[in-house]
Amino acid sequence: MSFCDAIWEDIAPLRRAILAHPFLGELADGSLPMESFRHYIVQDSLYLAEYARALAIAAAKAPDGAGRLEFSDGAKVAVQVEEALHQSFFAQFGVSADLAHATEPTPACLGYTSYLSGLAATRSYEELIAGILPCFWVYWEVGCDIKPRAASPNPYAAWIDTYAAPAFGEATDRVRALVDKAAADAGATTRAAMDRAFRTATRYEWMFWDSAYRREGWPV
Ligand SMILES: Cc1ncc(CO)c(N)n1
Repeated sequence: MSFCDAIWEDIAPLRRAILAHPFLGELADGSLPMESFRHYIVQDSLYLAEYARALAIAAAKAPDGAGRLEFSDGAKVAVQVEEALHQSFFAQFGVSADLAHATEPTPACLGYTSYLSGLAATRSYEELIAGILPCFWVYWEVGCDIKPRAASPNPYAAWIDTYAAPAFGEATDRVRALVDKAAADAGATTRAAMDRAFRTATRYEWMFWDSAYRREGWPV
């Protein structure tokens, strides 16, 4: 079994918790309150800006051309998606440029992005890309899970289609192959650190949706 297949199996309970989260159930049937989606999408644009930085650092750290190409391309796409969110979803859901600029990251968003920045700053390439992978893989699984049960029409159809798109699945496969290669070349200590980074980032994925569902802000 490949390293990625094994860690994917290990986090099966986390994945089940994600797929069962009411944010995603309501997004699929179209009943998710617009205010919750607005909260999510503004936070996601803040997230993607920071995620792009983590990808760019992964590109800089990559030991081979395949990694440099994949992560620099990923950094570019994350910035493009962030801009597309501004243009399409922000317009559709009535998020003004002023609101987007004035919004601070929530604890869940800042926790996730700071965690990835920390991996990028002080940890190995192997650990960093293991922390980067759930962003791809979890969304691909969510997209594929939701698409067949999504109501039609659905105000969130464009979001669902983005993450159920074959191109997103292909990008996930390529990043997975890079993580498998890094794990195959690494020792047991590094592999254990990769396992932890993958699990931690997946937990933050759950927290990100949960935080939007509860429209969480800072307690003080
Ligand atoms: C929080 C989060 N994780 C993953 C993705 C997928 O790109 C996203 N847009 N946002």
